[in-house]
Amino acid sequence: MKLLSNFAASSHRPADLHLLRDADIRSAGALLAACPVMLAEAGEVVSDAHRPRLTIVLRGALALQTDADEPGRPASVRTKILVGESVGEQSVLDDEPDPAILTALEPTELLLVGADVAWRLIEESDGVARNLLRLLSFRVRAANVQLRKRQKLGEFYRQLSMNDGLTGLHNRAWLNDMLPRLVATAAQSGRPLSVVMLDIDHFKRFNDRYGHPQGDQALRTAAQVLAGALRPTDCAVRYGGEELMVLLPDTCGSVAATVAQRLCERVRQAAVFADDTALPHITASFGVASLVPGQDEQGLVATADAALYRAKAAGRNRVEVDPSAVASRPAGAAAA
Ligand SMILES: Nc1nc2c(ncn2[C@@H]2O[C@H](COP(=O)(O)OP(=O)(O)OP(=O)(O)O)[C@@H](O)[C@H]2O)c(=O)[nH]1
Repeated sequence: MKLLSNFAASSHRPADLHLLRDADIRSAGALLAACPVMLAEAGEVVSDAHRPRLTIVLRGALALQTDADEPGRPASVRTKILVGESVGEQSVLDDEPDPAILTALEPTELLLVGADVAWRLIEESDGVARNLLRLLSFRVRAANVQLRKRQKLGEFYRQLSMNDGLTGLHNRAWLNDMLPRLVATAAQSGRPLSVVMLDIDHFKRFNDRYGHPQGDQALRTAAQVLAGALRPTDCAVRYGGEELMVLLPDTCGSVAATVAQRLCERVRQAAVFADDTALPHITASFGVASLVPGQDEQGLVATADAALYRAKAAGRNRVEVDPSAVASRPAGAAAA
């Protein structure tokens, strides 16, 4: 930056500065008289990373980049500090250098006000103190709005990352997070927990015969059957590929087996449409397991998977129930 003059010798007037609006211009102007007026070239970084100070734009414009901005965001789309506006108030108030990066967007004249002069302005002028409070309150509000937007966006992306794009069911990442918690809750409370694994039968053949997009549609249909047939507390998950899973908290094995039978029936009856053309019905094989004492989530899933494998081996389009599920009974029911 190049020194042009001090404020008193420049052509700029104290009344042009937003910070001095409705303040006692004469005494404030006198305090600013010796402050330097600098010229920054377009693209020049003008922030001072070592000392707190106020930077006031007298001509031109600055781009402000805070540590909350995404790195690499072009200067042209950052917050602009325009003629009469100031930046660095907070750094003066908390006596910390401003981490924000200020870049001149064009040849820009700046008034630099050191922290000592800025404090004298605040102490000697109610108007300056009031303007400063208004400005900070506005910035806090703007920062809160920004924060809320980011929280919403974060929640949106979190949801997105937990759902399968094809079927809309929960995905494996969600399962990896949720299942250990369900297992821990069931183990602690002594309440039952059952899972049903299902796999579409001869799905490779279906894909080969009718095409992959039609296969996708068959998968969506199976997912819709699950989503439409469960209680709000049950959850359907796309476990991977053409394998789906249903989590049934608070559900004993015999009830889970009934649910699986119902789902098997509904998948068999569901009409698969692709581009308004009816495709052949699909079937699926089901494996049911219930949590047994001392078992972890991997053990539970492996047991359901083994039952599913047996359903495939026994001819598909059927439900196999693991003995753990047969033994599992509603909470509170007496053991035989
Ligand atoms: N269209 C479609 N196909 C998928 C998707 N994910 C997995 N598949 C297909 O599912 C098929 C699974 O084939 P296999 O594991 O041999 O099983 P299968 O043909 O269903 O035979 P069984 O399970 O023994 O009845 C493969 O051809 C995969 O490409 C998907 O998202 N969309």
